[in-house]
Amino acid sequence: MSELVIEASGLRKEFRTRQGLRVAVSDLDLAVPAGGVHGFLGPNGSGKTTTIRMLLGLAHATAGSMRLFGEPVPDRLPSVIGRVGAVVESPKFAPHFSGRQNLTLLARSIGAPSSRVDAAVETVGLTGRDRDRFKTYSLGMKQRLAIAATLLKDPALLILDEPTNGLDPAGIREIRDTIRSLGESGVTVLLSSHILAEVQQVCTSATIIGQGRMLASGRVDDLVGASTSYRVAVPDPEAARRVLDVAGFHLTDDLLVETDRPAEVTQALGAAGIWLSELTPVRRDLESVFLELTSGTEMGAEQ
Ligand SMILES: Nc1ncnc2c1ncn2[C@@H]1O[C@H](COP(=O)(O)OP(=O)(O)OP(=O)(O)O)[C@@H](O)[C@H]1O
Repeated sequence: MSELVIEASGLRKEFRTRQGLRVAVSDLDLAVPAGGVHGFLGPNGSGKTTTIRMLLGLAHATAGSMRLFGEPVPDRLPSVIGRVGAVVESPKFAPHFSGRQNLTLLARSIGAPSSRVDAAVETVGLTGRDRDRFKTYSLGMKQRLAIAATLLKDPALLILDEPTNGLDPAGIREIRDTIRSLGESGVTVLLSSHILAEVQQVCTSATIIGQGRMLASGRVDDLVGASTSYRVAVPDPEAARRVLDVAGFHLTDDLLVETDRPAEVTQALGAAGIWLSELTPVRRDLESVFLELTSGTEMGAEQ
């Protein structure tokens, strides 16, 4: 089993509101292995930001335990926070300074060598635009500069909370490419998002939460699962349905058969003189897994 960079167990966060007690995170377990991009996926209000804030010592957990790099947090947070970069809210940059000037100032303030500025600019793909004023940047470029700022201290763990919020498709792609290359460079990235495509395209593993609870976790390939559905194209679906029923299969109204024995579907239909024009495996995507798991979990639970 690989080393875990983030661990949380039985994590809980309650907020007292005028409406009563709001449970934002409830008995949440989280295990993020070292290396690669781990998706932290959940509908709006499911507790992602609250969890991240607790991990970073920005919010106090009501119950549960957390570890970063094996160290208990918040108690030992000071010993590991230097290895963690996070973009949780939009950081403030000086609008009249260039991206590079902003990064240089930041590097000085945290005692990072100026060579890190070049490396960070290159990693996030801002080379060529780094000497332009911040205020002329697109939202995607601003977000990439925010990621570059966190890279100045050469973090081993990068936590990004909804980094593509408010971006257009081109901006989303820019950030996605940046995150992918960071994951490939050996940094562990925790990417919180409610955008399925984002997670499916860049993440190796993911945790899905709903109403503050962990619903599923593992490698994206395992979460999606092997294809067990086949779309059947036949001239007479009703006749095919009857034949398949007798053979112990079920043909849905969408002409799908759920099975791991597609050859037997072909055989049963062929034996009855029904010739398939198509038998297509239908791969479940993360979206369908997500929707199945999180249906009806949009809101934080009021208790
Ligand atoms: N300071 C607070 N006081 C009261 N309730 C809060 C507070 N912060 C968060 N919540 C509630 O906790 C729940 C979880 O919120 P959180 O922001 O963690 O969700 P999220 O998954 O990050 O959502 P989003 O995708 O919309 O950012 C929500 O119901 C939210 O309204």
